[in-house]
Amino acid sequence: KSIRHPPLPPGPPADPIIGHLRLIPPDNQETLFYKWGKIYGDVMHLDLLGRSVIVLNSVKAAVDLLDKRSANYSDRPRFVLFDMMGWESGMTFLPYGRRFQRHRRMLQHYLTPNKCVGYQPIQSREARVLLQNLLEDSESRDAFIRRFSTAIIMRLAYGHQITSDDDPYVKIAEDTGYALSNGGPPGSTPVDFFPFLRKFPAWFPGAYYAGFARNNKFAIDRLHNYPFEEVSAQMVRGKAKPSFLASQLEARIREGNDAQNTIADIKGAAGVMYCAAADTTWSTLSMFFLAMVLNPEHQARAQKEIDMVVGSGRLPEFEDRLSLPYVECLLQETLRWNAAVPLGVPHRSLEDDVYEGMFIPKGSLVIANTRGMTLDERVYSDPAMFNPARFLPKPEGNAEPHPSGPFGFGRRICPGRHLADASLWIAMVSVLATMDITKAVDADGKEVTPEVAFSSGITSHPRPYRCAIRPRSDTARVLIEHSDTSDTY
Ligand code: HEM
Repeated sequence: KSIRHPPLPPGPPADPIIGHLRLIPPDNQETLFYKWGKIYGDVMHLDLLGRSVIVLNSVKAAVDLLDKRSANYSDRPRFVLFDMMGWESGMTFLPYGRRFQRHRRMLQHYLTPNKCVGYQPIQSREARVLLQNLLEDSESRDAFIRRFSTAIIMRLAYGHQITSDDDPYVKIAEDTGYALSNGGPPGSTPVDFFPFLRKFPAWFPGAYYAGFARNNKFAIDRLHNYPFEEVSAQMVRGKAKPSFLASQLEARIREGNDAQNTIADIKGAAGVMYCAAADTTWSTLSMFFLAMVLNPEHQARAQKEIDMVVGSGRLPEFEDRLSLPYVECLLQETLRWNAAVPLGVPHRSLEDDVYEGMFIPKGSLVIANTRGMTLDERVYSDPAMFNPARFLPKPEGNAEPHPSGPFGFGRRICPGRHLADASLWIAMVSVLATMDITKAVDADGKEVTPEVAFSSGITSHPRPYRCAIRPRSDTARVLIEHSDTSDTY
């Protein structure tokens, strides 16, 4: 007998059979979802070849479903393309279940707020290295912030310290970053809908991404195997530095036959930690520099605050954080202004559900539209504008809430968020304390205003842009040159 369900959430008119497929652009889907959200509401339904996609456009809807009903909304869709690339043991793509919970436990234990305090010396050191690098060659900003983001996680994941630009680990980070950010939106490329396309050559219409996955698999294989072999060899020689990988391999030896995590699990967990951290942190820092070039008044205000609290005789330290409320707002505004992961990572529902009178079928792909949430005019005044003061209490600011979407929701919320937050803070505050970020000047002496445009993929990066970065004073220059970059971790 047929069961009558409440209606599906609203959505745009669909074509027969293929549903909304033709309407969904391959790139920057968040922009379209944001526009549609204004027409169809906070919970939207799309039909992609008979598969239900639910787009959540408000924090409330995301919290109500992904947080409060997390038992039902913590699965992931099948990421055919990412599996093809070799990510099948990566936690981000694991279906909800025992294996996922084991992976989650491994990472969460390593990344608790308390443990992250212990990692601060690594972050402070890397921030100083970043300043020295920027002082030497500010044109290579992009490479240096990538190196900052990569160095921290590499140290934690594998105990490896980057010493040169042709370090094989740096190459691995670049190659996997490329594969992740150019592989199209997660779970929604043609291969994800038509798994048979993976067998076709790349020139076959719709099979482009399958070819891309095949061509980039080497990078993910290397990510999993190279550090594992290095760290295993160091362990044999008794020379392994403390790291996530070493601690998991030691636990496996200790647990002997009772060990639950396989080598593939451990390689996958370390690999995903590395990639999820490096690319997102880098992208957010790139947003920060972009925001600073375009908003000199906010830069100046943060610098003034730092000068008052820290002075010019030393670099900022984590202990200063609570005394720097405007820098805090600036960090939050960077996360909000253009979230680095604009559509999060899709969740999937396990059972039929009803929300506010709307039917959400079992197996729906559920997308938290972070971009839509951070640009929500009901929550944020003039949302496209970069304005850190919006978070300050009234009357100074507008008492608007910190963004809650950029790290995702529910049982899938980013396990690296405490680490990321500290990395971003120390990098931003160190740069603001000592450097001025301004528009670059072209060959004709004209200022170049960078375009606010982004790449499309799980993480969205600002398109390459130039800016000028100079020490704020001779004192700042000397401070940077003489800062201690010895390894104290
Ligand atoms: C600014 C930096 C970062 C941003 C914006 C970010 C954002 C996100 C988002 C949006 C998700 C998806 C959450 C969901 O499905 O609801 C996620 C998942 C994840 N993140 Fe992060 N992240 C950042 C840094 C990090 C770092 C530093 C690590 C590791 C040390 C990390 C590890 C992970 C992992 C393993 C997942 C998958 C979780 C799962 O599937 O259960 N991330 N992150």
